[in-house]
Amino acid sequence: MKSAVIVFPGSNCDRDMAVALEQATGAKPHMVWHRETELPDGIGLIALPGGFSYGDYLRSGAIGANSPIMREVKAAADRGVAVLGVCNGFQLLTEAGLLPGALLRNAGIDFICRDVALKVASSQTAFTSGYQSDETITIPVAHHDGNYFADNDTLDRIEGEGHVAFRYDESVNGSARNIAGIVNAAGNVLGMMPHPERMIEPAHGGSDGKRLFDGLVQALG
Ligand SMILES: NC(=O)CC[C@H](N)C(=O)O
Repeated sequence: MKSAVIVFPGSNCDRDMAVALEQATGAKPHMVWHRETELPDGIGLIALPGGFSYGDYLRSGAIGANSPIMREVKAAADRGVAVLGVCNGFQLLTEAGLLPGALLRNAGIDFICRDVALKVASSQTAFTSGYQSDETITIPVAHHDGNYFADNDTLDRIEGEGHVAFRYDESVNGSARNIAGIVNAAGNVLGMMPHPERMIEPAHGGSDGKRLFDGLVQALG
């Protein structure tokens, strides 16, 4: 499968994401600079990587969400192409309106960088098909703006419709209902603050992240 990683000024997880995608898909992803106005033909999976696009100025992801390539990312998402946003990628997706809610400053203000235990809230998405529902997995986080916020009606809706993909096992950053990752209504866009691409080989301390990429590629066929 052909995949693409969108690279913004300040992305710093783009190469890790590329390694994870190459392992899972068997082909190097296309690295697409954010100022491009077209995606390569036939892309089946788009990744928005972690980092500090535009130095997190204004709000994390707010400026990058208006980069030219994001028009194409939105159009691709509307056509059903899978879009995976990790950390700053999740922030970009909420700022771009592809996912509901917002990522606020962590409740404790500090930057948090450590492994966290996550509950797989639903294995009924392409992104979580490599897991069992309610399974606990370990994936690292590294962020200062990971505190997921949405109004109560939105939270009730995304929970009720099974769009919460991952929850923190304990309060990590103040996120509403411990939400760590969500999918859109169509199920083809996932945003998550933890970094699966940082848990794909024994040297990382585990492979729970690899299971996301392998499950996703299998589900997409
Ligand atoms: N690792 C990351 O993607 C960092 C995300 C973001 N800029 C934050 O610190 O909240």
